[in-house]
Amino acid sequence: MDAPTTTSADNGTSGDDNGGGWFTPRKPASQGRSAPGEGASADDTDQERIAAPRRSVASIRPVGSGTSRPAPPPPAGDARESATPTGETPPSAAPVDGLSADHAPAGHHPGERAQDQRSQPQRAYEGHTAYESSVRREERGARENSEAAPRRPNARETAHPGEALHPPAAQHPGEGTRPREAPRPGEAARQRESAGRLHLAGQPPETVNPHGTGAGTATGPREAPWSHEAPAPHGTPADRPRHPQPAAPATNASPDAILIRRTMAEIEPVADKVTSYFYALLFVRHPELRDLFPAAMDSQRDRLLKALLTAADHMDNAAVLTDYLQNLGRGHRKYGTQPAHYPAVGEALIGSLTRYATATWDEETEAAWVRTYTKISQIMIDAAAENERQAPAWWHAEVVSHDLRTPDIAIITVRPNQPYAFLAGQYTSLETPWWPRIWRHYSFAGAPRTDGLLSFHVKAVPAGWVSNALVHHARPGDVLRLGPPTGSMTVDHTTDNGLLCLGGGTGIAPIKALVEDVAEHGDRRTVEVFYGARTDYDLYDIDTMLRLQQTHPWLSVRAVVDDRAQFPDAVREFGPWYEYDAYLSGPPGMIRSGVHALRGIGIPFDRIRHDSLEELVAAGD
Ligand SMILES: NC(=O)C1=CN([C@@H]2O[C@H](COP(=O)(O)OP(=O)(O)OC[C@H]3O[C@@H](n4cnc5c(N)ncnc54)[C@H](O)[C@@H]3O)[C@@H](O)[C@H]2O)C=CC1
Repeated sequence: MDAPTTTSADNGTSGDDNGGGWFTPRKPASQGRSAPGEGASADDTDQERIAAPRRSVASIRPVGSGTSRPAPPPPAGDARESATPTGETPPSAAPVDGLSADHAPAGHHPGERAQDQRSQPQRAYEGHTAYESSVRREERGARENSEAAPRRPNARETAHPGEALHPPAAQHPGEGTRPREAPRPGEAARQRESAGRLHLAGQPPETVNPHGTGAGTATGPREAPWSHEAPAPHGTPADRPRHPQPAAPATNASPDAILIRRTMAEIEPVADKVTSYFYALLFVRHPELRDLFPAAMDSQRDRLLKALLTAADHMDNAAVLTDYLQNLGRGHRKYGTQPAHYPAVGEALIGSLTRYATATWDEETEAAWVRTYTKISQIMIDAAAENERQAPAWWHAEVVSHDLRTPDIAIITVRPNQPYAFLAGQYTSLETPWWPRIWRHYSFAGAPRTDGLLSFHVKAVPAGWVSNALVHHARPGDVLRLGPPTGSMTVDHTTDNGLLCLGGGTGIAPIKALVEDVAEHGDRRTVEVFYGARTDYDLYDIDTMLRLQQTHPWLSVRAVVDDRAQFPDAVREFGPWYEYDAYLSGPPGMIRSGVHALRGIGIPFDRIRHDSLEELVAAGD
């Protein structure tokens, strides 16, 4: 099996400009072959277009999956989650304008039933705006994270490699006088141990000022983050907009692209209604498809439509788009998506656009959307069919260890039931037995191992269905499902540039994987890791990182304790970084300010890598 990190540009199956008829993609490359247990050979007759999926995702319940234990209660709390590689969006109500169809099937599992019950009263589909653009959601998440951050006085003021860095100056009023909270159980000892090790490095103290100007290191002009670079849905390292920029039409845009962007501009203010109407249409017309989605829809309800709109918006950027859609097509295999489902989705898409883009909708526009959707679906279908020959749609993975590092962070190690190939720095999606069809992204917290085990760092976030189940409910012996690996934040082994790595919070997981990857390649490249956390307590994996530092002379680890969300600025005090490739992993706000900081010290776009929201969408979640 190949890890789907790189994909050929266009496999020649993107469809022609006339489309293949009304959302009728050409037959998949694998037609005539059947996936194990599926017998799925799509023939796009009308009947088959609306045929129920032959394999229900929900029906896959491995023995010993943990479902025998009571499901964890639905997570309570606010909606403080971010749309990030591991971010979870809390399920909530689903509004629909003029339609009242929810075809949520009866739960197959205790957790699912609980979920249904919870969402039942909300199905009036009224007065709720579920759709938020990724930008808005991200900003909200960052803001709320920042507001909710516990404030504790910093413990140290100096920094060594391997030593926690603290912003020395300009504390918030009253901050320095606030008493430190009592350590949580077991933390005091761990903290003492960590602190002791932190001083072992024995380097002369360096004062780090994350708010400083980075004197001596800043070379390039400071640019506004997310400036006018062409958006890239997937695969390119970048300081790029977090959301497609439909408002910036290229002068050489194709006629279809112009029409599509016009529609996009019109529906943007009513995006929530479009989304609701889209799913209502889909489930009213094709109730059999309801089974492919989570019982509580809002956790994922806008993702499919958003992915389609993202793709449509980038139709003129063939290479990037193809990569994005191929990933999306592969990622959808785990949902049980079949070629025959695509026409139904296309019809719902056009139906909702027709209803809400009334000012710009005409025959010509509709034809442009039909052509575009036909291309989109063909690429996804072909990629899924190709992938079917190489890899399962999902893997079962048994939890073999569950290490609760803090009250809300666990390191979970699983054993997949089949070989699972991936690259260090990639991520996957996980589904727990308690919340069927709700998938969340987690990065692999290590390079591939000879024993095939995979580890993940999971932080239980408020209202996080999957993360709370994994941290507070999962036990050894439970069986999860894994989607395919994805993501392009991998080490470029064609260069011997140093690696500058910023890992914030549980974002340290893929950074650790990158370090192990360099170690295994024996490259002896310089690797400089900045490990950011809001408090000392949150440096839950500092011991591991320091052990790696002791083992590898080319590795330097610095902990940066900063509760004011200015962690990336710490790198300005070091360097120079001209000869480094940069890797960023952590909360979206950190990525954004990290890219800004790195651009400010002269690292070009093409040497800055991080997972992006678009990649997440591309992964099919
Ligand atoms: N578990 C995993 O495998 C992975 C997790 N992630 C993401 O990493 C994040 C980890 O969350 P937490 O551990 O709660 O991190 P956190 O919110 O505690 O922040 C970690 C560090 O980032 C800094 N930071 C936070 N927001 C910032 C901003 N707007 N600007 C500058 N610096 C900022 C903080 O000061 C802190 O130093 C989540 O968003 C998760 O989705 C990313 C990749 C992999």
